[in-house]
Amino acid sequence: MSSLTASNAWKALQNHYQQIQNSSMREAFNHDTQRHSKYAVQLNDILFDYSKNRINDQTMPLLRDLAHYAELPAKIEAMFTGVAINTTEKRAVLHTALRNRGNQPIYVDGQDVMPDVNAVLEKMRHFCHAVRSGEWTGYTGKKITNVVNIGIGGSGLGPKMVSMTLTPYSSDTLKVHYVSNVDQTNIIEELKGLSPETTLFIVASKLFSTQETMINANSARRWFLDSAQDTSAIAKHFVAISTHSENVAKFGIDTDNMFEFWDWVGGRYSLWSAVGLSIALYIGMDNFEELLQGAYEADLHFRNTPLEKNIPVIMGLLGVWYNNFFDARSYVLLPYDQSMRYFADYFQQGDMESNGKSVDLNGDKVDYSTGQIVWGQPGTNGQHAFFQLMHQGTQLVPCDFLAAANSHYHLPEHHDVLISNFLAQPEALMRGKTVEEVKQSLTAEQQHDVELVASKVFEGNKPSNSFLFEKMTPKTLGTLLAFYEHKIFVQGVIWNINSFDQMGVELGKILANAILPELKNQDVIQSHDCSTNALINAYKKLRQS
Ligand SMILES: O=P(O)(O)OC[C@H]1O[C@H](O)[C@H](O)[C@@H](O)[C@@H]1O
Repeated sequence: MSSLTASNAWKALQNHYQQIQNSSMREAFNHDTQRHSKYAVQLNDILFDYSKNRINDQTMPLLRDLAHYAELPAKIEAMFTGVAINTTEKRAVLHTALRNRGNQPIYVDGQDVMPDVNAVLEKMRHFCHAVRSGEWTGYTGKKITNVVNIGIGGSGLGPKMVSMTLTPYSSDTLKVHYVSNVDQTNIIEELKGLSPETTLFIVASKLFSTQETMINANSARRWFLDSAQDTSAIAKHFVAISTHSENVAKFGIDTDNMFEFWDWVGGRYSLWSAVGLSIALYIGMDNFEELLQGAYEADLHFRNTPLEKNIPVIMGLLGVWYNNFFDARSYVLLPYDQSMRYFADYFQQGDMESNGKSVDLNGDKVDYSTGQIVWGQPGTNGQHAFFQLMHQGTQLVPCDFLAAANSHYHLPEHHDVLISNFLAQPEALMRGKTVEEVKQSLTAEQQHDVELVASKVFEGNKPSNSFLFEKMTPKTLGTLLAFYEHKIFVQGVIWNINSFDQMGVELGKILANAILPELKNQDVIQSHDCSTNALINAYKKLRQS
């Protein structure tokens, strides 16, 4: 038994779970009209309401005991101060330094990282100004009109999600495109209609060796040179974002056109670094810095607020509560905002790559469940797709609802309807609908149809958090993203795992590299298990060239 599950704090939560597992949130709300104010926290314009959770007055203190058992406050401090908490890779974890708008020194190996952080921000500012103003031109003297970010995982998902969310802040004359998949469909479709004369490629890769990114970057270069016919023109159309200048030079991008970041920035936490260049080009550097400011304010909140009012801590502890005591295996992110359509995709990497681990910091196999499965899509679309399971299925799926009180656009009717749904769904999930309530809405004959009545009952008691904010601004987005990042960290600390490596992505890559040469010839392959052999041989038969 691990020391976590043997701890008094864990056992106290198990006992508490036994006591309250069947208690009803609907009744709790009926008895306590102060429940919302008891379980809500506000930061700036963001209201976080966690009152629709399966908790009572004892739950959060018991969860906080667990946080103290795991030494959460000290671990938060260790992260912010540059301790090498990525223990397998022996690295600091300092995405917070990238948005340290207070500019206090932060030391890694005795050296303050802030001058380098600020220098790259300055370089980004100059570059964005040059490109957006038209000062920076393509090889035929034309202004850049399209930016194509080539990068995968942390070097693609974050910039894409943020850019799409903040489209209302974008320039009318500069479009951004994202290419990540090695499936050629991605790059071919994104390049359709673009002109090499006015297209700028950003090749973003922490190590600049990721297979998908390098293949896409090579195809982009060929597409460009087919028109430009002159390798000296590459300098005006290709920039690199990386920690690895040697690999950038090897690829053929002038390191003057390289924006640097550092190994203490995890890929999935890198949108705040130069990896955010496509965002800054799209929405302007001032708005990019507003995004950083929002995250900085969340960082200050996370670092300095007592656990009981600390939004990411509460989010993380509730996640542990459902994952480890209610056996909830997933949670769903439901932004009622079409612009946030990649939010769940982004945190799939953020959460599942961080906390999908089964050994603890001592190298021992854990005897409790860790990373949760994250999924979701914007409301109201999800309501007409998967909400059925959330309301009446057998799985408990905790939900996060997010919405802005104001849209950037002004069509009549839409926004109140959107928000009425954002408000109604958590209410329905919490309240449910009893047999008596069902019968009231049926005819006398229908009331005797046992199956019909049963099918219309909603058990309710389904937990959710709600975030309501004034408007989706760069700053608000920055704050929300940092909340979720820190939530992931909190859970990793409780589970005693390293949230900052990702060894699990390696094996498949190695095996793919072994298979690739086997696809290059006509030989019948027999070197794998019979299933893999058969699939390889079937592919070789089916492919047309
Ligand atoms: O930025 P890169 O070095 O190209 O890495 C891109 C991505 O690939 C890896 O396989 C990791 O799973 C991700 O964490 C990373 O974000």
